[in-house]
Amino acid sequence: MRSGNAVEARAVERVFHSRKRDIHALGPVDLDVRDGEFVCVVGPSGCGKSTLLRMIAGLVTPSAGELRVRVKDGRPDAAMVFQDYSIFPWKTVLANIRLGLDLAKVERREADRLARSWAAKTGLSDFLDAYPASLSGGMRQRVAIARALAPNPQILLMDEPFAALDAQLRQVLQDELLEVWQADGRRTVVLVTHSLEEAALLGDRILVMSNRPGRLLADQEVPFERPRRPELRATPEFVAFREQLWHLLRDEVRSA
Ligand SMILES: Nc1ncnc2c1ncn2[C@@H]1O[C@H](COP(=O)(O)OP(=O)(O)OP(=O)(O)O)[C@@H](O)[C@H]1O
Repeated sequence: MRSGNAVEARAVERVFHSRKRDIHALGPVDLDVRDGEFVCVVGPSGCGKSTLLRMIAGLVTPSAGELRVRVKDGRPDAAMVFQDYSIFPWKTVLANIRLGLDLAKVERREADRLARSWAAKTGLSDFLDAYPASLSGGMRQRVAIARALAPNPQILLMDEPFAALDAQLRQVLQDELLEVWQADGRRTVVLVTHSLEEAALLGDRILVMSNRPGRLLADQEVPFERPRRPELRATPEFVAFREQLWHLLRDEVRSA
């Protein structure tokens, strides 16, 4: 893998085989994600965005092509945040955040310290002993994000992390992620979203995918300086950029 890259894909494809038919879900895709880069992936429903993310996480293997991902201890050095929280209902907030550290056999006191520190950064300090059932959707997703980040993965993979939240809460969590990520020393992130606004606020680069089988239609640098503030959303430059993205995507979505 070229130095400075966290992910490299060369002619990567994925076909799913079922008894009735084969589904060519993705590719061929060529892609470099650089260390510390925040990349957003947008595209029509079913174009293979989740498949791409799951391949980077090592959960799905490519059918063709070559995919290289930064590894630690023989596994992709990546953690995933899903849309549906995927936290354990029988564990407290603290125990959920500590989970990856426990699995990595981090010593208990250090694991507690790290989990509490990530709870503080994600606004969960007052809820350490609560169980997920007593939390709002936004709080649960904060737990999922803290849990993913606590073991300090080089790459954070997010699959429509805010899609289940209402519009206002979604905006709040986007703002929080922007702040946490910018304060965190620029971890590599690949985020799949249907929201062009989310992609334009958070991303350094936006990959626009075609209808299935998903290929890269455009690879768009985001022209806004860092650190960014949530107020960026209201500027004419931001609105114009979002519109430009929509033009890239519109025909694909229409014909999907
Ligand atoms: N395990 C699987 N077995 C069979 N088909 C699958 C499997 N996973 C995904 N697919 C199919 O591959 C295609 C791409 O799916 P994927 O979930 O990657 O798309 P997506 O772009 O993330 O969709 P959405 O935006 O709706 O979440 C879809 O047609 C889907 O039905």
